[in-house]
Amino acid sequence: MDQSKEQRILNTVSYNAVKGDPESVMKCIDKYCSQYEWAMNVGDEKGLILDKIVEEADPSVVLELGTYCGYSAIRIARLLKPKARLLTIEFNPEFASIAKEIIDIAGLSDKVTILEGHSEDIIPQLKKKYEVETLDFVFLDHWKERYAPDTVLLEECGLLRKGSILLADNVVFPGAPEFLKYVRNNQRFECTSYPSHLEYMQVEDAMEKAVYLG
Ligand SMILES: O=c1[nH]cnc2c(O)cc(-c3ccc(F)cc3)cc12
Ligand SMILES: [Mg+2]
Repeated sequence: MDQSKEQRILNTVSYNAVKGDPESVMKCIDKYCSQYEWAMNVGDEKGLILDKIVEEADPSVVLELGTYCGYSAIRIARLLKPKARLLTIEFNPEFASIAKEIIDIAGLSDKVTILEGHSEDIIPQLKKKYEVETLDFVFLDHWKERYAPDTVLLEECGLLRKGSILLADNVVFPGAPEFLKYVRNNQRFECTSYPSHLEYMQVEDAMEKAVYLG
């Protein structure tokens, strides 16, 4: 059985990246996915916007929805202070196992926990099972149809506090219109749009930041 694209991404990281060096893992994935096979990593253009927002927030507890190969988990975790941690939810078992290996190569396994399953099933478990009080930062990068319902679920589960930051990828392409409508018309959120481009392409995309006002 021939390998999957995600397995080929792991191969190139494992062969070319410097072990324990997150930046070299990111560069390796971006190089491979821009030159050989497109893949849905947040990429280096939107990644720079993500970096700035994470650095400004300096979060202690981060939730990511949609791990894929672990690129954005590495991008975020490399910026976190020593005790801070990132929980990332992935429903595809193959992606979860590949991400685990790539995050390990980056040397960030002690900061990142991959939770395998559907976001709607895991979010209600975060407080009791994963000892989360509230979330400082949430990166939404999973299935666009789940952005809005998962945002409602996070609030219902008491996981958002005054100042919690939601950052959503792909709000222009493939698009998350219901999510934009929900947060932009909701007084409990302060929204900012960050225009950019689809990873490795010249297609317009954007990220949306929604700060929870409590
Ligand atoms: O499904 C996605 N999850 C998370 N991020 C994505 C992402 O950044 C891009 C895309 C995507 C982009 C172009 C296309 F033609 C088809 C799919 C999907 C996801
Ligand atoms: Mg994305």
